Amino acid sequence: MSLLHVSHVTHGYSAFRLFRRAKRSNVLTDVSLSIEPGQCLGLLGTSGAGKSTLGKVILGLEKPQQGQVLFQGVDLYAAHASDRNKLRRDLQVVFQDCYSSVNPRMNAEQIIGEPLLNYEPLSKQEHIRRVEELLEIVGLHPEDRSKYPHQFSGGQLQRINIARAIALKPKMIVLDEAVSSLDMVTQSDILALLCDLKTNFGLSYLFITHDIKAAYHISDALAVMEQGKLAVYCADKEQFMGLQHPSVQKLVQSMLPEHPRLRSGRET
Ligand SMILES: Nc1ncnc2c1ncn2[C@@H]1O[C@H](COP(=O)(O)OP(=O)(O)OP(=O)(O)O)[C@@H](O)[C@H]1O
Repeated sequence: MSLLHVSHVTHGYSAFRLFRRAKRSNVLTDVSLSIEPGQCLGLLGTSGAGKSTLGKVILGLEKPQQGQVLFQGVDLYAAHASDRNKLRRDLQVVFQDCYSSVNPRMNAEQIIGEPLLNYEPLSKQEHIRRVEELLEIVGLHPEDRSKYPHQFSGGQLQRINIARAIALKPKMIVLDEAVSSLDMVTQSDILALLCDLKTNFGLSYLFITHDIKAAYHISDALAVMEQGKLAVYCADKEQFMGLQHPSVQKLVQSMLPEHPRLRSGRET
């Protein structure tokens, strides 16, 4: 059984029109895909293709007009509130904007510990130990727990967001442009961390991005969305690179070295 199965999802947002009936235009049309345990699906596509909307539908934040989202075999939108609550702890998210994802008045311990307080109340000592352990897992220091968001760099703060996302040992994380706002070096460090977490904890990811290089690095399977439809899906990222589909060709072209000398293969 797939960990996540999205089946024929169609969705649109209401457009408010004065003196007329609200009209919905489709942002997602008949989208179906699956993610297996321990698998990362890289979801590519141009701006406005519907990637984040699909992410929200999968997270249970945007009820689709049509179709189903099965997580661990349970229909996310038909499940009883208590079952949905249980599913939520197994399904976490990390967004692009690491600063707006945290409350600036909370310190790292409060940010990372928040899901623990909600789902896994521990003694004060155990709570602190768990937060310190999570900080170490994401490559920060235990003593960082008393620091506030403004005292961290963007990359460090994204590590805090990742620590919060893994606090409840979820099965899957939706990474919505999670490395896109970071510089190249920090991006590659965070990608390496995400790869390690995936291996060590058997995590599955939906990795939403514009960046084929980042998607290729972390993903097992790759897909491309175009105007709300899943235009390409390939379970093997190596095969994906050889596909003749125009969107794939464009993405592959964008991976070529930018310097003309490197592009022509001449190193002189
Ligand atoms: N809350 C909303 N209300 C109305 N329209 C929305 C809303 N959120 C997104 N849209 C519209 O839905 C379409 C798809 O947006 P979405 O953010 O899902 O695309 P995307 O592929 O993630 O784009 P990007 O890569 O730029 O984030 C866009 O036309 C967008 O304007």
